[in-house]
Amino acid sequence: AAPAAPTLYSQLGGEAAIAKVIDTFLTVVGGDPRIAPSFAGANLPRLRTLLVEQVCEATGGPCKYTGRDMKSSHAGMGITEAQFNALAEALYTAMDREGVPYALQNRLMALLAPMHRDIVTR
Ligand code: HEM
Repeated sequence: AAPAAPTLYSQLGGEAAIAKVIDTFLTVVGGDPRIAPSFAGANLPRLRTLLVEQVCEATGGPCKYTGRDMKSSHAGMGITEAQFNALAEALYTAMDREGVPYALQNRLMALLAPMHRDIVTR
């Protein structure tokens, strides 16, 4: 049999590398006036943990996401298309800063983009 294809998780460099991307992402979000205000009341340490779990699991890593589903956790926030796009841009910026190759950036984004339908509510 052909050897198993490497997971996106392992190509990204595993959990430590993903955690660095998430830390940088949260820094970029905090500096972006289009989206920073939305996170003013957020529990950032908890959010960090959940984002690392979510990306780790979605990319085929050994983690289990323990947070709420995307629909209930973003309900009532009135998130716009523009805010969603700003957040995606922040993730690209963070991945650039952490040296993630562009092809891998797009593969991760392709996994997260479908969550759009549960997150954008206006
Ligand atoms: C693909 C896009 C997104 C992903 C993958 C994502 C992921 C997550 C995750 C995993 C959580 C934690 C769920 C939980 O509390 O159990 C969360 C919470 C949250 N998200 Fe998102 N999110 C996205 C887009 C956005 C956007 C566009 C905004 C606003 C501009 C936003 C604002 C928030 C806020 C404020 C929380 C709650 C934090 C707290 O209450 O502590 N998210 N998100």
